Amino acid sequence: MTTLGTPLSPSATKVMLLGSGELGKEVLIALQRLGVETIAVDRYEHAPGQQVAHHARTITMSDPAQLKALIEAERPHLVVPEIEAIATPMLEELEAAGTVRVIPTARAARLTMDREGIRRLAAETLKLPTSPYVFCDSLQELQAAIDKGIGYPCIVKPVMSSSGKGQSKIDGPADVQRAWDYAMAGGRVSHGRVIVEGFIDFDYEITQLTVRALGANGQVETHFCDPIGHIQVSGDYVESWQPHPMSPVALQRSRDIAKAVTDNLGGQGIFGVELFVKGEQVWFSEVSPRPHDTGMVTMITQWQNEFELHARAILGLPVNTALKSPGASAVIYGGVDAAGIAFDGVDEALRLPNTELRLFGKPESFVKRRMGVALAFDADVEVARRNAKAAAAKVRPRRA
Ligand SMILES: Nc1ncnc2c1ncn2[C@@H]1O[C@H](COP(=O)(O)OP(=O)(O)OP(=O)(O)O)[C@@H](O)[C@H]1O
Ligand SMILES: NCC(=O)N[C@@H]1O[C@H](COP(=O)([O-])[O-])[C@@H](O)[C@H]1O
Ligand SMILES: [Mg+2]
Repeated sequence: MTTLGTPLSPSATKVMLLGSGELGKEVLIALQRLGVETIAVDRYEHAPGQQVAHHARTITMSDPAQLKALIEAERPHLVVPEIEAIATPMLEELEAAGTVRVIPTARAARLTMDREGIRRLAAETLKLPTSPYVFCDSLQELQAAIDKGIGYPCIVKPVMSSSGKGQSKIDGPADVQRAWDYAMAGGRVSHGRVIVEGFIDFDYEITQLTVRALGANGQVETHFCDPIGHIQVSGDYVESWQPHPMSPVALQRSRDIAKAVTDNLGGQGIFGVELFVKGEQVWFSEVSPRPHDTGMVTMITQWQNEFELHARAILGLPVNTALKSPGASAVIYGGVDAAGIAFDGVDEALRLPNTELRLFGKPESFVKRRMGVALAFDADVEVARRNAKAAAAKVRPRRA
């Protein structure tokens, strides 16, 4: 049985988000709607989620001492990682000591914190199909890995990074040094290690949102959302849509892979399983044990969006992953390096049929920082894609 309390009272059910960007902000809103007391943590002040939570805390989440002190001071019932770059071994310690429950589990947070833990689990332990890969600690090792089997083209990524930061494609020997230097500059936490992956020439890629939630009998059940198609530019998502049409075999293989990975990671919550598909072949790429950026489309396509599904699943509540309407999302980048920017054209964007906007409220804009997203629904997913992209293009960020 799940019992929820009253926020800001001794009965409160308290949840702490570690990371409070655009994804955390929506999880916090979903939790608020259930009367949960929320604590939004991030590395900088006025992060999007901090603007909607009961409490805002700013710490270096990769510092184990700061993380421990904060969790012990706040004593949340649940700790919900929202980014990778967290001192996850400390979360494991606190979970083992019974101080806190980590979503989905502290082990899942640690394994997905960098690319090595999750890739070795998927490819070597679970024997799932992935791109060929080698981990390298120097330019020399990178060149040797390419020469000895990975070949060209290939992709280099810092082991700890997300949203494509530090990621680049190598087409031939002339690109190797540049890719190494770019990876060294782009990791989220300074770390001299990269993964080099053979390039998969996929037809399309999807995110298979997978929810582990309690059924009426108290056992964890796995639920799948409709597949989300997306387009990435420089390793960062720019457009997504749902549902993405798939052959029955490719869909079944995708779900089998998603089930295998999420069963192993365990716990309760939503996972974004990233897959590459060519014909009926499916490769596992990576998994977020939390809502996924491409899944922002579910804010317009599902009865319960991915953030509500996460909130419900972690609280032990039932979920419904049904589609409400096909739809699409398109990213709005900052376009300028400036603080406190203004957005022109919001009215023009919202005049396009069946559109909505989310402006995240990030205090500072960078040229390639995601500042908002346009959403559109339509019975025809291609129409929704056109309208979402058109709406995103109408929003013009500028220096205020
Ligand atoms: N081995 C590969 N072959 C072909 N394309 C790839 C490969 N690895 C990555 N990509 C492309 O780059 C994108 C980003 O890669 P990946 O998901 O590993 O990066 P990320 O930084 O973790 O991104 P995010 O945090 O947004 O999920 C993929 O969605 C895919 O489009
Ligand atoms: N692909 C992972 C992802 O999309 N994560 C989302 O981006 C935020 C960081 O944004 P920032 O870099 O602009 O601060 C994170 O807090 C999370 O919401
Ligand atoms: Mg990814």
